This record gives sequence, structure tokens and C-alpha cells, in this order.
Amino acid sequence: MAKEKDSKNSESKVSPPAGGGGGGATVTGKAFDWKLLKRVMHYVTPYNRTFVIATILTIFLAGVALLQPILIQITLDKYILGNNYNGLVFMVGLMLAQLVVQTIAQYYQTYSTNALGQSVIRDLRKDVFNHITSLRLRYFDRTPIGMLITRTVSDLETIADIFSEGLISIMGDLLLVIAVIGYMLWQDWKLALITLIPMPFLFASTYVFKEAIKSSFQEVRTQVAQLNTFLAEHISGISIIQYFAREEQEMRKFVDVNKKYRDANIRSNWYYSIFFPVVEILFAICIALLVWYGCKRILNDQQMHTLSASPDGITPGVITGFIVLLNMLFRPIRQLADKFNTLQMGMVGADRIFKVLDTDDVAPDEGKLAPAVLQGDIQFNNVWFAYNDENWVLKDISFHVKPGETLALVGATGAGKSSTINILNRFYDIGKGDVKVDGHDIREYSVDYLRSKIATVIQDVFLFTDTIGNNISLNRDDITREQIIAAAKDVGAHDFIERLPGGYDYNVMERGSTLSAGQAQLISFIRALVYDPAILVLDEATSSVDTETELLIQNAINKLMQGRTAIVIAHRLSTIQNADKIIVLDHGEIKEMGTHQQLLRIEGGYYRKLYDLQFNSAGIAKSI
Ligand SMILES: Nc1ncnc2c1ncn2[C@@H]1O[C@H](COP(=O)(O)OP(=O)(O)OP(=O)(O)O)[C@@H](O)[C@H]1O
Repeated sequence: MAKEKDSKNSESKVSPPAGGGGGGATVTGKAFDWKLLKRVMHYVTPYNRTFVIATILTIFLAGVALLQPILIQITLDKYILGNNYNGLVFMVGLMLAQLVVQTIAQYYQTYSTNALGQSVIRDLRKDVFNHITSLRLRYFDRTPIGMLITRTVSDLETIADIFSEGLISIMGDLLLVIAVIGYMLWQDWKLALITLIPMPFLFASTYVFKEAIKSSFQEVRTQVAQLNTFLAEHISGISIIQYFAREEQEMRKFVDVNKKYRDANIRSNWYYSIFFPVVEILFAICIALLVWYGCKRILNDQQMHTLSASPDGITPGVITGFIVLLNMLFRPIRQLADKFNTLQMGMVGADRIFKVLDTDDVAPDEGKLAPAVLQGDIQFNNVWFAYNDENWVLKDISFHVKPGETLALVGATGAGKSSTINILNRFYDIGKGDVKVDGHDIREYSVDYLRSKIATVIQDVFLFTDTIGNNISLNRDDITREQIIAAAKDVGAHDFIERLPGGYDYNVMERGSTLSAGQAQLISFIRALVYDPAILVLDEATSSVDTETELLIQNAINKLMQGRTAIVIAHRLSTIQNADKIIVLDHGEIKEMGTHQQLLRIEGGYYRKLYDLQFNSAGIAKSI
């Protein structure tokens, strides 16, 4: 019975870690990295009570389990062989009580270890998310999003397993193994030693199995990651596959990825299909040794004494008790390999999570300046900027935009236009020179303050899966629905929003896929307007929209710029013509600066060429 239950348990463990979500945890490294464990345990502190209860229950369970063979042995020797019916009924009652207590304790132990693991990873996940959102953009330039999602979901799950299936469980299993062996030796050390002759082989094969399954788990996780990545990419890019009728070719690739995943799983299960029979054989040998030696001793005893006259000798009850004890011994040992791997994977997961938490790529925010009013005077003085080392992307840039003025940045792709606006926001810090707002270096301002005064509207509008209202206010409580409606009316988007089912409560689907590009643009303008910034940074969209929307967008931009300092990466002729100053950037350098008319007059100049290249007579921007 115990064995049956055991093999079921093991079966559930056979299945290698599924899911994984890309870049699963590798199972290299030490199972016991005390420093790491100490750090994980720090997160247990708020749940010390649960941890203590789970530990006590685990020790208690090992003790209660040991009662079973003792009770069986007494029942057999004293009451069955002693022909005592009342005593037998009493013992059966005791055994039932033991089972009930064990079941209840098991329930609470499983519940508390799982609750503990989940609580720990909830707190860790909160810290990881909080930390990720404070990291600088340059961290995300180098880190794939899928990797960060894996960290916050599947790597964290492996940490929960440290508690539910690893640490406490291993402790319980080891305790049980020690208690069982100890009890067997205490009962009859000779019988115990002979019965346990195969144990070294069991430990050795468990070790070999643990090592083999470790690498196969790793392979399975790698293949899960490949499968997830393939699926995620192909589902997001489904339109490209269909536009170009690549379904069949992609299917062939999928068959290959799918096959690799299947093969990896079969390989890992293959180890189990070898290991389990080996354990069964060793178990059978133990039983055989027990029966052979035990019965031999009983027969010898019988020749010398009667059974009752040899109370210290081996009895049928001892042999039956030993069979139950052997079962109790083999069950945890069989699972130990899995549990060590679970623990090891949890440790690797923890290591990866702490590496993210230890990333100190956060924008330094020593500035305290936060004046009530910001005029919006912007000065770049001999600014040099590089994303990496000294590969200068901006070279010696100087300009001055007075409050309320509009600066248009133009230039070919890669000229450094976006980089210019990114350093104003302090998404990246400059290498040389200084950037001043209202006469103060931008580093003197608190980052939050600075960003709250600069509204940035980028080309690639990002909308969250939320209502239109929340997408505009970004859940800022102090922005009322009235303000949102007023801003929407200002930019001329109120009517179209009202026409949506639910109006401002219309739920935008993933990344705004249910809205047109023009509508999404208008929403991002309202977002900027309700934040009432002193400075507007705008990367004009190059995507073409219908004439009516174009007009709406143009009016919205004019409205946004009113009374504000604006830096615009300009693609629209109207924006450029009305700008107070135009800067032509080329390979990170200012080539020309002036008004539209001034720059047009430079014969053979960059602006003149760009103008001729980019704009047709209708004055609508063409993408570069
Ligand atoms: N995050 C980044 N990490 C490293 N290099 C970058 C990064 N972003 C841009 N660059 C490089 O900096 C240079 C300037 O890029 P930037 O995006 O500022 O140009 P741009 O004028 O805005 O171009 P576009 O009109 O295509 O948006 C380019 O050579 C680009 O490859």
C-alpha cells in the first residue's frame, strides 16, 4: 500500500519542470550555497511563525510515521500470536488514530510549506518589479524583456519550491531515514545491518541518478524556453507570417522545435525508467535478506527455546515491522534525488533573482530642486553624449530655447535626434558639457520633478490594456475625469472617444490594437496635455494617416505647444515652418541652425537638401 502511494507520488515528480517561460533555471552550482540561502531566508522573517510551525510539523510527522511499524509489531507479537482479541481491537483503534493524526498533520504541513513559499515569492516579486521599474533605460537596451519576465515568473516559482518541495521536505526525509535506521539498529542491530547491506548501492545509484537527471532537466528547460520563445514570437508576428504566406515553412520549423522538446522529455523520463526498477530490485534484495536472516534466527531460536521463552529474539512481529520500516526508508530515498534537484534549481533561481535585484543601474537622483513654477528655458552647452564608452552619438551640441519657443530637430535617421530628447529627460546621462533648465543643471532637479514637467510624446504610442481614461491619467488620482474630458476636447478627440462603446471607459485591448494609429496618437496627446507640462518633447509620427485625422493631429499639436517650450523631432512641414529655431543634425553634430527661411537660403546646405528630399508640395511629411 505504502509502495503504491509512493510510486504515485514519484510519478507526479517524474514530469520534468514544465512551463519555464523562456530561459529556465539551469541546475548547475551548489545545492547548498549558505550565503544565498541566508538571503532567501531573510524573506522568511515576516513568516517566521509559519516556518516554525512547518518545521515542527515535519519533525512530528517523522515521529508519527515511525509509530506505524511499532504498532504493527506489537499487534502481531502480543495480540495475534498471543490470541488476545480485545487487545487486537484496541491496537487497530490505535493504528486508526495514528493514521488520522498523520493525515491531519500532513495536511497542515503541506499547506503551511506551500503558503510559506508563495508568500516569500510574492514579496520577492514585488521587490523585483519595483526594482525593474526603477532601472535606467540603458539596462533594458541590453536585457531582453523575455528574460526579465522569466525572472519574475518562472525563476521565482523555483524559489517557492525550495520551501514546498525542497528544504523542509528534505529535512523531514533525512530525519525519517535517520529515525528508521536508528530504530532498526536499536531493535536488532545484526538483523538491521544484514537487511541494510544494499543501502550503499541505493545511495550510490541515487547519486548517479541525481547527476544524470540534473543535466536532462536542464535540457528540458532549455527546450521549453525554445518552444515558448518560438510560440511567443510567431503568435505576435502572425500577421507577417500570413502576409507572406509562410505558414508551411514556419510549421516545419515548429515541428523541429516540438520534436526536440519531446526528445528531451523522453530522455529525462528514461532515467526514471531505469532508476525506479533499480530501486525496486534493491528493495527486494533487502526484503530477501530480512526474510532469510530473520527466519533463520527464528528457526535457530525455536530449536533452542520455545518462542515465548525468548523475548529478546526475533519474532514474526519484528520481521513484519522491518518490512514496513524498509518501505518507509525507501520512499524518501527514492525522492531525495528529485528534491535535491528542486532545491538546487531553487538556488539557481534565487541567484538569478538576486542578480537582478543587485543591478544598481538606477538613475542617480541626488537633486532636490523642485520649484513651484518652471519657465521652460533650455540650454545645451557643448554637450557630448555616448551610449557606450566614447562612441560619441552627440558631439559638442549647444543651443538655447527660451520659454515658450519651439525648437525643431531635423536630420537623417541615426543623426541623434532621439538621443537629444532622451538626455533632457535624464533617461541617459551626458558625458561632457551641461544641460540646463531655467539656468540650473538638470542634475540639480529631482528626477521625478523634472520628468513631471516634461511631457514626452513618442511616435510608438504605448497603450496599456486598460480603459481610455486610465490610459490618459496613467492612474494618477489627482487627474479628474473632467480634466481628461476638457483635454480631449482641446485636442479634438472627445467626439471619437464618446463614440467608442463605453466612451472613456472603453477597454483598450493589448497595446491599443483596437484603435487606429491616429486615434492612439490623439490619446497620447491628451495624456501629455492633462499632465500640463512646462516643456513638451514630441517625436512626430511619420506614419501616414487620412487627411481628416492629419488635420486633427496638427490642431492637437498646435494646442499642445501653446504657451510651452517645445522640442520637436519634426517630420511635418507645418511644424518646421512655424518653429522658432531649426537644428539640422548630422552624425551627432549640428550642421545648421536657424529659422526655416534662413536655412532655406543656404545654397547647397543640408536643410535645403533635406527639404527638397523629404517634402512634397502638399507639405505632408514623407518618412525618411
Ligand atoms: N539605446 C542605444 N544604445 C546604443 N546606441 C544607440 C541607442 N539608441 C540609439 N543608438 C545609436 O545612436 C545613434 C543616434 O540614434 P538616435 O536614435 O538618436 O537617432 P535619430 O536621429 O533619432 O534616428 P531616427 O530618426 O531613426 O529615430 C545611432 O547611431 C544609433 O545607432
